[in-house]
Amino acid sequence: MKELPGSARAVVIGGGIVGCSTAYHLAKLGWTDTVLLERHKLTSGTTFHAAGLVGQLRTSANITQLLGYSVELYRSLEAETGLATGWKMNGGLRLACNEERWAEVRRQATTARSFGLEMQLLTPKEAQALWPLMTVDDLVGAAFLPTDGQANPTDITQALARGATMAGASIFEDTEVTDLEIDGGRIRAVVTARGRIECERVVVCAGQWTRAFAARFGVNVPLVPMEHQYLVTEAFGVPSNLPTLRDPDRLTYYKEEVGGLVMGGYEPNPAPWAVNGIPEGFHFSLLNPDIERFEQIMELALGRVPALETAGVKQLLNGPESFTPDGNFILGEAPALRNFFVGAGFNAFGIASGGGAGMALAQWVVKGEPPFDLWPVDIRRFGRPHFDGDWIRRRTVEAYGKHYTMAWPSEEHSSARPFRTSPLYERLKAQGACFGEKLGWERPNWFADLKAGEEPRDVYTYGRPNWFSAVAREHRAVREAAAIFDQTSFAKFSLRGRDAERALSWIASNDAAKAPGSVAYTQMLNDHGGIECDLTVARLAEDEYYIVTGTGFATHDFDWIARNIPAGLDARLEDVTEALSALVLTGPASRAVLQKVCDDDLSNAAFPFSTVRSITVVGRTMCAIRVSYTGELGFELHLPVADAPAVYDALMAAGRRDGLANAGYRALETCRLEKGYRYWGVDVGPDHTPIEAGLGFAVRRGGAADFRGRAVIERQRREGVRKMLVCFVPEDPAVILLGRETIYRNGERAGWLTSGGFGHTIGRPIGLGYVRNPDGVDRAYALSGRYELDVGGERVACTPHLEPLHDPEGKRLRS
Ligand SMILES: NCCCC(=O)O
Repeated sequence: MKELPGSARAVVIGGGIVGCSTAYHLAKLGWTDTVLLERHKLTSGTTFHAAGLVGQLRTSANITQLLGYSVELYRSLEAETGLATGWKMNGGLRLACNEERWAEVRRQATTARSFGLEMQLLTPKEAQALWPLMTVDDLVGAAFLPTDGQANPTDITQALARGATMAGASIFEDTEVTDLEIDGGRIRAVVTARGRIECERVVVCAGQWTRAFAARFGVNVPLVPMEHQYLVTEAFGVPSNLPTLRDPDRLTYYKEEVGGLVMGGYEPNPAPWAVNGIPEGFHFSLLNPDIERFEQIMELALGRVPALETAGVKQLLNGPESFTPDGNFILGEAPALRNFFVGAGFNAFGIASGGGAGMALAQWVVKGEPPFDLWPVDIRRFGRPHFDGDWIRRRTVEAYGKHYTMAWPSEEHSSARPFRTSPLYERLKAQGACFGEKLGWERPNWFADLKAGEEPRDVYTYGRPNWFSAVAREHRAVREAAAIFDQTSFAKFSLRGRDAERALSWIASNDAAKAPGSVAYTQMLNDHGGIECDLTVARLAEDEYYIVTGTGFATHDFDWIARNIPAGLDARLEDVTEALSALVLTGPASRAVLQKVCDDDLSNAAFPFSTVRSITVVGRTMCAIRVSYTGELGFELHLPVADAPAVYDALMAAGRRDGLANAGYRALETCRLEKGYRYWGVDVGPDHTPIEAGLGFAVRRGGAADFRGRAVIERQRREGVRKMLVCFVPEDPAVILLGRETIYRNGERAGWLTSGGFGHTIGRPIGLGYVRNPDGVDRAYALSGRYELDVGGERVACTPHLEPLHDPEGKRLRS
């Protein structure tokens, strides 16, 4: 047996498709002293029983790009390595059996076009011509993506392993990692039964074993092994060029295999497996088939493919696969442990994602950052609920059961709720709040008028939703009177220390060095000028800042700030989210309402826009920040959780005559779209600079103090940009924008919408999206030309705007 090396630059743990792909890409990037350790044999965990469909389209452009990379890699891997991969680019069909599904599929075809994939919409007969084994009586239509395909999971993994060794990596089977040596919060060595390997970085791609392994070192990887079953038939003359088929209304998928079919599905009553731990020795192992559970899938399949009735059954396979609470996989460096990288939780997409995920993970390991923004799969998207085993299991069961169900606009999860509540939860519920959930927090999305008989319940549709008029009502209250938003879930950090100002002046691109009492809206940039964080920084004292960011960014932003505090500075970051509530009082009457219950001078002179004050409301002292995400005069009140009910009650009583209303996150969204306020993770992120995003006003000019990303910003200011965020307003108020609609400029594809919604003050739909042009985009270019949006296959005329649609001069905000 080959001897283990005493040291390596990177050690990959796990010899499934993701581990082999990561080792392959590490070696290709020049890290030839990469070692892959597999405790049994390559593919013996989950890969060997994967079904092997390779679809590409996702709701994120970058994840779609990642899967597109897999396709490109798989096309050439056999020629490169000399090993067969079973790769076939036969295309992928997706069926729609009702009008709502057809609306979803048409929107998916638009999304595909936005992301550069030519998805074709077919009639039932055209679909049947591609897939003659199916009945089409119940079909409304289908979509076909010619570049989708399928691979043999074991063969493609062996080919990646061969490619990795050809490029210089070493692979060791039958080598179990027993421990990691960690010193000063960093990995020093991997310990195995056959010796130890000193290394700089560890990449854990151990499939469903990743959670337990990572937990030993304080790293949380929220995944759940779920039983997944599919049937393999004997050969019955199925043509080898058959596309893969997804029939989501019947919860099933199909692919051709040696002249027969593979057919599997996602039942609504799935079963988590190995709740108390994966048994020892579980490799090249399967579970006993659960025939009763599979019967529901079989029945649905027989309605589509009658030939299954008589086809011989080779095997009903039940294999556990790793699923995650949000259906996305998990990549990146663990926030809890430096140099510990994770690639796990691939849900149903291990083979489709393996090529691209390995590429991205390898780049992350080598360069310290992913090749592009991977927020939807970033390990830092998790937070407190993801540490709770029961929460993870319940939410993952829901996600599994929804794998093929309709993906509705604005759909919320229903499981494992409520988990975290604001102190106002019961009060808001009693007043008709319809709650959504983020990072475990219950948050009011909108308020039903209970007296008028409205029910606080979302009824999902691709048309106008049932909450539309309620949101319009709340929006009007914001614009014409005052509204109160419970934003307790917002993430809040305290940064203290002698050098807090110096730290922030490096990390934040806006000026955070102003006197105590000032507030800065700022981005935090990476070395490419990309926006890693977009948040508010309030200076409470010479040596103390209070930082407020979005609910979902708690782990990510904390990690970014903490890592970027220059070594040796006295600046300590603390997450104070749980201790504080945040009530946002906004609207033209908000000052008058607040002044009724507060003796402090709230006038514009004493308390101007973008400042922070300590004020007292009904005897409770709090931090008030004059900012607003609605574009109206507003006060963010940050106060101890225990004080929130009394303050809320006092404000509601004081505002009764002023028209003060409760408002929820969906009204906030309509208000911010009218103001063109950007949303991190949606409109802005690591792939966009503030100059491209129209946020140049928030970035320091000149000055001696350097900040991260400055060189790129200064270059873009001099030389211009190739994309620019533009606001689009369709002429037709009935158009429904959801995001991802394709932008056409003078008939040419120019980008896609990052956000879509409706502005109740302007009475029109609103979209935000980047207009791209390799030769450069400036204001004149962005505002000229004839613009259209592709909305579910229909071209809709629209006008471009670079200024906010509501109060472009910001007078109301500063009033
Ligand atoms: N592992 C099954 C894949 C199903 C799908 O791609 O939809």
